[in-house]
Amino acid sequence: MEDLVLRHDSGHVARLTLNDPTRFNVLSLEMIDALAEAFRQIESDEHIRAVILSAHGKAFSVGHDLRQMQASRSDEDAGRAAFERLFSRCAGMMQMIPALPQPVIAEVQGIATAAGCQLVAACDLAVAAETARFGVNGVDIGLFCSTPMVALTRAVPAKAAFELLVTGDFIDAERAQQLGLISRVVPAAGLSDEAMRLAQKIATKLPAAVRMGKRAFHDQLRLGLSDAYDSASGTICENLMLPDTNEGISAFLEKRKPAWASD
Ligand SMILES: C/C=C/C(=O)SCCNC(=O)CCNC(=O)[C@H](O)C(C)(C)COP(=O)(O)OP(=O)(O)OC[C@H]1O[C@@H](n2cnc3c(N)ncnc32)[C@H](O)[C@@H]1OP(=O)(O)O
Repeated sequence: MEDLVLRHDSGHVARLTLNDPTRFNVLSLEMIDALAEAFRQIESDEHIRAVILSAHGKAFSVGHDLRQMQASRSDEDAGRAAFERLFSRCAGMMQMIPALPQPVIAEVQGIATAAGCQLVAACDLAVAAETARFGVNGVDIGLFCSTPMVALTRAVPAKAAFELLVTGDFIDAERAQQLGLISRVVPAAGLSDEAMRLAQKIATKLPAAVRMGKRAFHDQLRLGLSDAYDSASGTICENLMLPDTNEGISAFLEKRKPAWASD
């Protein structure tokens, strides 16, 4: 059987690709575990400075595998245990994304719905083809998508999130960008290049500053205003003490390009 998640490194950028195109990249338990394993390997890979999460085929992902879920239901007790395992493993995998030291860019070429949309929302950045579509349409089959809701409400305004959740309507890439679910929209033919350009740009920045910055970004989102400033102040002091940041500031003042010692 082919790997469900492919990894291809290009310089300091790791591209992960969901590779179950004939099943529209369903987030089956196996796909969730394969993604979690890929994230675990990247987490400890000091060489990697940015990650692209892309997908093969027509859909980015159509969410959890309804066939697998339906099969689990057949035994009521075992079914509930299987659902608990699925959602617990999925929540763990989704939370690995903000916890990764490297920024993760979703590259969305087609439909991203339900848990597939959750995956996009959980990424730090997202680039989409003009033809991509986004939705959380579980409600159409009687399933309010409460777990996708968690990432969605952290990515888009509450009323927009609730409308998607409660209507099951799909939105196009332009609307998804207006809402902040994705950060860039490009013609389909240029999608991979655009995601790579963005990843490579991030990879040229001081890696320690990006790692610290990503951690600080997510930490402060969980805090009240005063605690957020305390947390951010701690990070910026730590950042300023880095020798490479000293070099960055000196290089600016001396009108030259910085030469990072850690490069
Ligand atoms: C908390 C819960 C979270 C969740 O993630 S639960 C899962 C929620 N997901 C959904 O409800 C999405 C269901 N799928 C759809 O609504 C539609 O599909 C799409 C709008 C995504 C695409 O529509 P179209 O382009 O017309 O394709 P098509 O003919 O409906 O589907 C193609 C094949 O893909 C299978 N499929 C689609 N989604 C799923 C899924 N989530 N789990 C398992 N199979 C799925 C279909 O059955 C079919 O298969 P075949 O070609 O054999 O007839």
